[in-house]
Amino acid sequence: MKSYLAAAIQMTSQPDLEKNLAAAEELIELAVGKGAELIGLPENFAFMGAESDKIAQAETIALKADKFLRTMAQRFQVTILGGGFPVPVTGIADKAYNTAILVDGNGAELARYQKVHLFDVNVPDGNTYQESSTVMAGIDLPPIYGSDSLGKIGLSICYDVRFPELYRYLSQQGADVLFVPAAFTAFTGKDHWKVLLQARAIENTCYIIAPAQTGNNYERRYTHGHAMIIDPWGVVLADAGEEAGVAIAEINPQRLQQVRRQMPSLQHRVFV
Ligand SMILES: O=C(O)CNC(=O)[C@H](CS)NC(=O)CCC(=O)C(=O)O
Repeated sequence: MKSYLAAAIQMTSQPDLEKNLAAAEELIELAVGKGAELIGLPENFAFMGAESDKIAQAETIALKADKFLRTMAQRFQVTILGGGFPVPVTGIADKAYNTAILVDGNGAELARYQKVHLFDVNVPDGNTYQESSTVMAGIDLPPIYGSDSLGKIGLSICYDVRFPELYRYLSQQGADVLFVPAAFTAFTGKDHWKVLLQARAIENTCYIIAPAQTGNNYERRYTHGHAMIIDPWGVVLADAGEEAGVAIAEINPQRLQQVRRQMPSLQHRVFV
């Protein structure tokens, strides 16, 4: 593993696939221009809209998002995480997996994860989320991809961040970098987003790369923003604020080893 720059992209995706992919392309180009070699796109990067619209277009979104990620990774010779897009479930007409894929500079898929924890929550601001109405929950633990140059990369999506056991599993498998692509609600995000991400970084002594949705995506859906990169000590290295853009920071294996020497908590685990 070498030192390199990673980017967490922040977008305001809308119910418009082509527009979102064009916006994502611009931001990937921006991140590449700044030297990023590992780039994450947020949950719902390709489409963010009403559940019924999403499921109606799922087949097209799945095909185009997949092709887009491979094309971008190849064109810019970088590794890209597509942080979550619907992939229809074979044989079940109205359900899709909320899927994240990691692709390399050859356009090859390195890892795939289907979101396990679904956001079925009545948020106290009056919005009701019932992700399970259109999404089939994944049943497998997330994958870790071991890259010689970029380190061991673990995947997760959004609401997963509230379930520390998933990240404990990833760190036990040797993960160095944890992806948490998200579309956190503005209401929960203001109090929970940064705290949860820092906790996952600190307790697992891993880097966190957290791409995000921000602003008014559609109708009354507002997302929190603050795409960020956090180091294994819990320090926020970069924060994209509330506008579309990128958070860029160095992923440094020396720093990782230093923190793991200074705080060897992973070696002191008793229960899990
Ligand atoms: O908002 C939308 O329209 C789209 N959102 C999403 O696709 C997903 C599933 S509904 N959002 C989350 O998981 C938010 C989690 C969260 O915000 C928390 O854990 O507090």
